[in-house]
Order: sequence, then structure tokens, then C-alpha cells
Amino acid sequence: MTAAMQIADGTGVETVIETRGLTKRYRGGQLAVDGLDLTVPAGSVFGFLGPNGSGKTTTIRMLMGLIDPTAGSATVLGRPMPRAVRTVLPQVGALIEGPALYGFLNGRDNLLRYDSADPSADPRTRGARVAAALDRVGLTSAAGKKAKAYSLGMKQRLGLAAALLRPRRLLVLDEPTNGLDPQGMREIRSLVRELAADGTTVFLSSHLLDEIEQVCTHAAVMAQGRLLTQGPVADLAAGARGRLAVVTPDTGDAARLLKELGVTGLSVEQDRVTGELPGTDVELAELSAALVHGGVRVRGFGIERASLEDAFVALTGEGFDVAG
Ligand SMILES: Nc1ncnc2c1ncn2[C@@H]1O[C@H](COP(=O)(O)OP(=O)(O)OP(=O)(O)O)[C@@H](O)[C@H]1O
Repeated sequence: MTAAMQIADGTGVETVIETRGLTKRYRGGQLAVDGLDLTVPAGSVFGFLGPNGSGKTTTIRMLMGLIDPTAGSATVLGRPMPRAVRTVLPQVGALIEGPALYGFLNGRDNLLRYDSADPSADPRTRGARVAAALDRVGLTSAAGKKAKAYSLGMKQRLGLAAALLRPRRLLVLDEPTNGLDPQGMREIRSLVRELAADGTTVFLSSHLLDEIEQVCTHAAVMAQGRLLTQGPVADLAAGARGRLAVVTPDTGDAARLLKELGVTGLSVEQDRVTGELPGTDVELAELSAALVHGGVRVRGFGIERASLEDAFVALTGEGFDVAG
């Protein structure tokens, strides 16, 4: 790692994106991002999660130096943005609000065009670079097809290929799977995993909790311009307590007994009863013994792992509703 990266306070973890009090108020008065303190560790796949309109794109545009913050500061790869935009951006591959492609050119020619727009790219090795990028995103066989005939997923992949024409330390992807079908989503996800395995830090925004859980090591959760929480995905999910789940044909009796034992938020579905444990010091063995004692035929008993969605609900007191 180079000296250009920062060492986060006390932790020894290198950070590739760091913001302090980052704030954006648009001219119309809209406070889109409000005092954001974000820390993205090197080597992470960092999910920037929030419903539509929560300020994700605005944050990314500030990080990339496309718009100026109203207040606060941001460093990317250890350099202040937007001041160091010229030194930082060549090291960052970005895919923001869909790739800019020429529909009348085929995939390969689109990439050749991108590469020739880069003054530091050696024209003698251009063909090889483009071929490698096409291969990386699985577009080699479709390279001769016009980009306008590409599916949305292929267009996204071509955009990613353009971002990968040179080695990058950081990839910034704004809603990379937006509008894709499940197959397209899987392709992008596996590509992100491969890139991360090669050591590239990936920062991606999404309004899909599920996606963040599947692909990200770390996440930050935004709502209405503010950061609700950030950290390793496993820790975020663990922050929300799992639900007790009992599988039994005697759901009525089970629900009644569990209620007496202090379990709240009970819900019954077919042969399952789930609910919130009354406290952290509850003996699960006692609960199951009480059920059996009460004549309930217990076929399954345990705590269901909390998901990021549970954590989000616990944080906001509401579901992960996507507005708009
Ligand atoms: N150029 C602009 N001028 C004024 N307000 C804006 C502008 N761009 C965004 N906003 C507002 O700022 C808020 C945050 O928008 P932003 O696009 O950053 O959210 P987002 O989380 O990226 O959502 P989406 O996924 O829908 O893009 C929204 O209320 C939006 O209406």
C-alpha cells in the first residue's frame, strides 16, 4: 500500500474514503446529505444503502468531485476532494447513473474509443487492453455487436469494462444492478466479488438490502440524508436480535404459552410461531422445556439469524420502504 492512503485513527485500518461532516444543500434548499461521517476501509466491498432519495448519488457525486459540498470534507485515496480530483480520478473506476455509450458502435469500438480518450494509455497495447477488459466482464463473444442491441445488463457490463481498462484501486458503482433481471444481477455481483478478490476496493450504492447482504463486507445505511449506521455487515446484522422460531403443529397453544413467558411480537404462520425474546438473559432451554411441559409438540426450536433488514427496521422503527 502506498503512503497516499490514510491510516484510520487508532485502528491501523487503511481507509480509501473518509468524510467528515459532509453536507450538501441544493440551491433549491433541499438538504440532500447532512453531516456525513463515512469510513470505507481498504479492500472492502462497501455497500452504501438507502431508499431512493436518501442522498446516495449526491454523496457519490461529491466524492468524485462532480459537485462541491456545502460543508464538511472528503478524502478519496488519501487526497482531499474535489481539490485533488486530477490525481485521484485516474485511480478510480466509476459507473455513475449508467454508462455513456455510443449505440452505433459495437462493444469493442466503444472501449477502443474510451481507451484512446485516456492520454496516458499506450496506443500500442490498446487492443490487448480492450480484449482483456471484454474478457473480464464476459463480453468477448458479443464484442462485435452494436451497443444499442445490448441488453441493459450487457450495457452495464460494458460500462464496467470501460472502468476497468486501467488498473484501479477503487471502483465506485452507483446502483450497478438497477433495472437488471436476476441473471444480470448475478453477473454483476460475481464480477464485483472477483474484483474485490483481486484487491480492488468496491464502493457500491444500492437500495436493495438483499444485494448488500450477498456481496458486501461492509455497509453504511442512509435515510433522509443522514447516516444511520456503518460497519461490517455481520456486525450490523448482529446488532439486531434474531427472532425466536418454534415449529409445531400446536401453534395456538405455543403462541399462548410463549406470550405467558414474555415473548412479544408473536406471529403465527402455518406450523410456525415466531416472536421477540423478552430479554438478553432468557434461557432458551427453559422456554423449550416450558413448551414441552405445556403439551406443545415441538418439532423445531431456535433463533433465526437477524438480517440486515431486521437491523434496518430496528434502527428506523419502520420497514425498508423504497419511495418513488
Ligand atoms: N440537482 C438537484 N437539485 C435539487 N435537489 C436534488 C438534486 N439532486 C437530488 N436532489 C434531492 O436530494 C435528495 C437526495 O437525492 P439523491 O439522488 O442523492 O438520493 P439517492 O439516495 O441517490 O436516491 P436515488 O437512488 O433515487 O438516486 C432527494 O430529495 C433529491 O430530490
